[in-house]
Amino acid sequence: MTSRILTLSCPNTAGIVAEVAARVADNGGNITEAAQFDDQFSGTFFMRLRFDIAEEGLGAFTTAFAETAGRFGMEWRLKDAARPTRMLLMVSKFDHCLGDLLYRVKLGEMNADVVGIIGNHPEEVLHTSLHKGFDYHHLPVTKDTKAQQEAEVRRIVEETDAELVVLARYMQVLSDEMCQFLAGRCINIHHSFLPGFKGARPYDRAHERGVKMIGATSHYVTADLDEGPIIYQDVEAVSHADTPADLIGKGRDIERRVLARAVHLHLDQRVLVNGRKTVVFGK
Ligand SMILES: Nc1nc2c(c(=O)[nH]1)N[C@@H](CN(C=O)c1ccc(C(=O)N[C@@H](CCC(=O)O)C(=O)O)cc1)CN2
Repeated sequence: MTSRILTLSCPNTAGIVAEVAARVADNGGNITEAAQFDDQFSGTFFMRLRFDIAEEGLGAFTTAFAETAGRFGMEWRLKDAARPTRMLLMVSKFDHCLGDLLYRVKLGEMNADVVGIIGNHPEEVLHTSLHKGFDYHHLPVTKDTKAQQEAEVRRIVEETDAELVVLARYMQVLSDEMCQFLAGRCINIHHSFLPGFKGARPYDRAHERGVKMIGATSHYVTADLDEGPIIYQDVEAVSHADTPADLIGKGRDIERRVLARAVHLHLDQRVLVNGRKTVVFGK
């Protein structure tokens, strides 16, 4: 037996769930988890299905399902639940999120293989040693060298066949072309509770504003800075006595857990993009 995760979206209409379930049952499959959402505003239907099926039934299922998908105008994806996703990590100077993700991968918490790490600073700036053993690509960048640097990033993504790129506090704005190339497979951690405090230095501005809660936001990266579809957010209470340094310290914990949760949801095929938003079939 093998376990597969099917995700799909299509214009909403009657009978979708019944047809999808029938294709699984027709080919000896057993549904182990199912969730769906009908977006009344966009008229789009979203579904995530996990099912077990015999290897020998998979081909017939895929052929039959392709016909069903065509009739409903579906966008769909079928992923082997056991196959690790090829993940490339990017970092600048602050490595708390990088270290946290690498630790979770080493613990087997993340169904991912790290195929490389790209940093725009030398690896010596990193505090963690968890990156040892992985290919670290030091790709410095300035406003004048961004095109060449991004061409190198793209080469590494293609050479490593990376399926997911994680900006683990990578503090450079990606070009429109790079965002297009990585559309739907690049996740960022922003160190504020978006849409508040977009851009750089959010903690200083939060301190200046006197907020009582700070947060972090993980989202898919788009050309519009900090505007990508949000995957996961979290917050924590702060006080008048917290200095900007205190906020940065408390923020590190929130950033770590928010990025890890967002990456975990993506790796488990639980996040579907719905225009400028997401549908998250959480567990
Ligand atoms: N196209 C996008 N690129 C990136 C995004 C994004 O949403 N879309 N998120 C950022 C991360 N980030 C906030 O979360 C962020 C990073 C960097 C900057 C910024 O202004 N950087 C300056 C350079 C700063 C430096 O050299 O230290 C710049 O690039 O000119 C703002 C927000 C990752 N990329």
